[in-house]
Amino acid sequence: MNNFKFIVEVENLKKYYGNVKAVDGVSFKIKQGSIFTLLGPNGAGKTTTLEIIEGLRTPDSGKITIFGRQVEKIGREEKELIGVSLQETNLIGNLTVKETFSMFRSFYKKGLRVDDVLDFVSLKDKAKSYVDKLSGGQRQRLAIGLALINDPLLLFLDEPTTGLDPQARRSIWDLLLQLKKQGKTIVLTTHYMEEAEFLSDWVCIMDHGKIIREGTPEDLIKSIGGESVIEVDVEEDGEFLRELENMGLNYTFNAKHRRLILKTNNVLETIDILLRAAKKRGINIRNEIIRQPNLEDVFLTLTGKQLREE
Ligand SMILES: Nc1ncnc2c1ncn2[C@@H]1O[C@H](COP(=O)(O)OP(=O)(O)OP(=O)(O)O)[C@@H](O)[C@H]1O
Repeated sequence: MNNFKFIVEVENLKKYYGNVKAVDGVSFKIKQGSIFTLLGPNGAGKTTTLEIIEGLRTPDSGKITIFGRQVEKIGREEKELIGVSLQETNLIGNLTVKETFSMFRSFYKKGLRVDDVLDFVSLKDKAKSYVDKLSGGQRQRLAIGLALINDPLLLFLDEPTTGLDPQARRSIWDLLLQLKKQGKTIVLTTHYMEEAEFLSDWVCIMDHGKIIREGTPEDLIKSIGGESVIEVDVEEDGEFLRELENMGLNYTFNAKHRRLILKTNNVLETIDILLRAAKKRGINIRNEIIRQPNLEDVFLTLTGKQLREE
C-alpha cells in the first residue's frame, strides 16, 4: 500500500467547541510526494484539522480517506506510516538527544537507524547533549527527526519554524525539501507566508475554520490580479484616502501601522496619482516599497486583514 494519487482526502470535516467553529466544513486532497500547506492566522483551525487527520482528535462529522482507505479514525496500521511533529513537543529534558531517538525508535516495528536520523537532521554532534540544552532550531530538528524515525510515507509538521531566526528557519526548509526529494509527502501548517510560498506545491488558506482559497502559490497570487504592489507609510487623514478613491485607486490601509498597500498593473501611473493626492492634502509619504505580490496580499485581499497582526 504505497502508491496513491491522493494520500489523504478529507471531505466536509467539522469540529465545534461550543460556539467556536474550529473546523467548519473543510475539504481537500493531498497529492502523494507533495508539500501541502495549511496557511492561516492563529486560531484559524489549522492544528485542529491536522490533529483530526492524525487521529488525535475526533471530528464531529466528515469523511477521512488516508492511504486509500476511508477511516473513522486512523488505526495502528496507518500510524506506522505517518510521522507527526506537534506544535509543542514535551520531551524529557534529562534524556540525551540520542536516548530520545532510541526511545521513539522502540515504539515502532520498522524504521530508520538512530545514527542515520541524527546525521540527517544534523544533530550528530549533539547526540550526547540533554534535550533541554538545545537551541530552538536544534529542538525543531530533533522534533522533525523524531517524526521521521519510523520512516513514514506521510509527515505532519505543525508550525515547524515558529519562533526561529531566519537562519534556523532556512535550515528546516532545506531539510523539508530533501525529504520531498526522497518522495515523502509533507503536510505543513504555518502562518509565515514566505514559508508557504517557498515550500508548498499546494496551499490551502484557512480563516475561521474554513478554507477560503486553495491552489499553487503562483496561481493564488495571480488570482488576486495586479502585477505589482506599492507600499508606503502615510500620515493618513481620512480625506487623503477618500481622495485616492476618487482618483480611482484601489487600496488597503493598515491603520495600526499607517501602511497603505496598493495593487497595480501600472506602477508609474499609480505613483503619480499617489503623489498628486499627497501633495494636494499636504501629506508626507515614507518608506516606499515596490514589490511583487505575495501570499500575504492574497490573504489581505480575501479577508481585509493581515496574516500576522503584530
Ligand atoms: N480543545 C479545545 N477546546 C476549545 N476550543 C478549542 C480547542 N482546540 C482549539 N480550540 C479553538 O478552535 C479554534 C482553532 O484552533 P486551532 O488551534 O486549530 O487553530 P490554529 O489555526 O492551529 O491556530 P494556532 O496557530 O494558534 O495553533 C481556536 O479558536 C481555538 O481556541
